[in-house]
Amino acid sequence: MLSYRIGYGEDAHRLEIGRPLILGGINVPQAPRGAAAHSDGDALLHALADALLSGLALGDIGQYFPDTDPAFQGLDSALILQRALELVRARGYVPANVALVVTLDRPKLGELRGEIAGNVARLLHLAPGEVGVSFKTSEDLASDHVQARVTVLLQRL
Ligand SMILES: Nc1ccn([C@@H]2O[C@H](COP(=O)(O)O)[C@@H](O)[C@H]2O)c(=O)n1
Ligand SMILES: C[C@@]1(CO)OP(=O)(O)OP(=O)(O)OC[C@H]1O
Repeated sequence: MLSYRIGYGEDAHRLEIGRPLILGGINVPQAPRGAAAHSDGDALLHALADALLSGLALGDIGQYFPDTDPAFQGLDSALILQRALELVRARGYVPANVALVVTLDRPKLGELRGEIAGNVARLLHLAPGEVGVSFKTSEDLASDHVQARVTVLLQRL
């Protein structure tokens, strides 16, 4: 019998001059500010990892990667995602499709849509058509941080 679970995750990071802006594992060129964070600050991969975990009630990434642990300073968020995916797979589930939303006023991200979707698909072992990527501005209501929201459908193997 087919069995499905829905997961949802979100994340936000303050934007600071002198930090890189990384979204979905892709470095955003010409970003005037990047994410202040303990790790590499990839809000999109953090929201995605939390979405995977939430679908099976496995907690959130802060439990597995506490921001008080110096070992995780500058951590590549792809490793966080990989760990979340392993936990999901260990329970017999895989992602079927994901929907990703990034809210950021500047810079425009449209030209990076394919690259971000392709990298997320690669990290999740999904076909590119299973990864939807949307960008939104906050209409200048929240210009000092980057936000990400993700839903995922998990399918039992
Ligand atoms: N950082 C961003 C934010 C938005 N876009 C694209 O702009 C269009 C309008 O966005 P609104 O939030 O004003 O509705 C939409 O097509 C977004 O994809 C972007 O490229 N980069
Ligand atoms: C990833 C971790 C750990 O390095 O830190 P941050 O990069 O600050 O990210 P956040 O999304 O605030 O929380 C998860 C943390 O535990």
